[in-house]
Amino acid sequence: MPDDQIALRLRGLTKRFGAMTAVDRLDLDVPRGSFFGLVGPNGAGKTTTLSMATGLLRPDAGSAHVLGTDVWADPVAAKARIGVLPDGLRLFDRLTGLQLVTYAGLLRGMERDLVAQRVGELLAALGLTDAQDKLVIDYSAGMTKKITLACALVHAPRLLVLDEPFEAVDPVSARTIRGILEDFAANGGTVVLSSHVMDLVERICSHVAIIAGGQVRVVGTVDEVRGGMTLDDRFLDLVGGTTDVEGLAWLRTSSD
Ligand SMILES: Nc1ncnc2c1ncn2[C@@H]1O[C@H](COP(=O)(O)OP(=O)(O)OP(=O)(O)O)[C@@H](O)[C@H]1O
Repeated sequence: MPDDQIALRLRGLTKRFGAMTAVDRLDLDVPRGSFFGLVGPNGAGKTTTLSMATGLLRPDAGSAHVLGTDVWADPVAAKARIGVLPDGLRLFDRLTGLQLVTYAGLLRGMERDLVAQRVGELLAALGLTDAQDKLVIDYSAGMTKKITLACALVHAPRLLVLDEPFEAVDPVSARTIRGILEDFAANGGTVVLSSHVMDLVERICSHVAIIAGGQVRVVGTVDEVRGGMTLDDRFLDLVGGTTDVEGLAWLRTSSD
């Protein structure tokens, strides 16, 4: 695929933690305008990959390019184009929701008036206007997810990287978030998200990569990867479901 069609290009990305290789020479091309799902078992290396791709964790080897800009050689230019919803990153949660998103916009060098306008619109779109003066530390998990998403969107990035964006989010808010993301992708933005929920990925993503053992095992459009099966079956087929419930006989109520 030509370079100008690629929103995120990862080449030979590698990260070791001690003796353990979490991400192992991983290659991935995310086409522009795609809604790209990253799935994989626990510990597969998804979060580590996304952290390296977005300038949050320095790779031991390999490269990440966002719309042609090298994330690690030119982080300021690359990060201006990326919005990130990290998993479990500490927030400045002693700020109110309004203050937190405003701060995110000002940090990006935006004009105060523009920030105020966009923050108002984002909070309204995400149903957070009533909670805007509450401290983020007092938000529920789903509200926290939504306010973090607002922080990721405020500077109008071209690439959105979202770690588990629908986790802890209620169905109404999930639909709102999905609408915002679909609109974003339909207008030339690119969304990369990680999720464990296969039918969600199957429904909303155009492309998917299955990651296991720190490498991409299969990648393509959702239909290509599914190959006539459900994504869930394809995933289990590829990654292997090794559940040994036999060993848990003591959990069976019948053994009373
Ligand atoms: N800071 C760290 N120090 C040591 N090991 C780490 C660190 N971060 C991740 N790992 C290890 O790297 C591997 C990949 O972790 P990662 O969080 O990238 O997986 P994941 O695919 O996002 O998993 P999950 O689906 O459970 O969120 C795991 O074995 C994990 O224990």
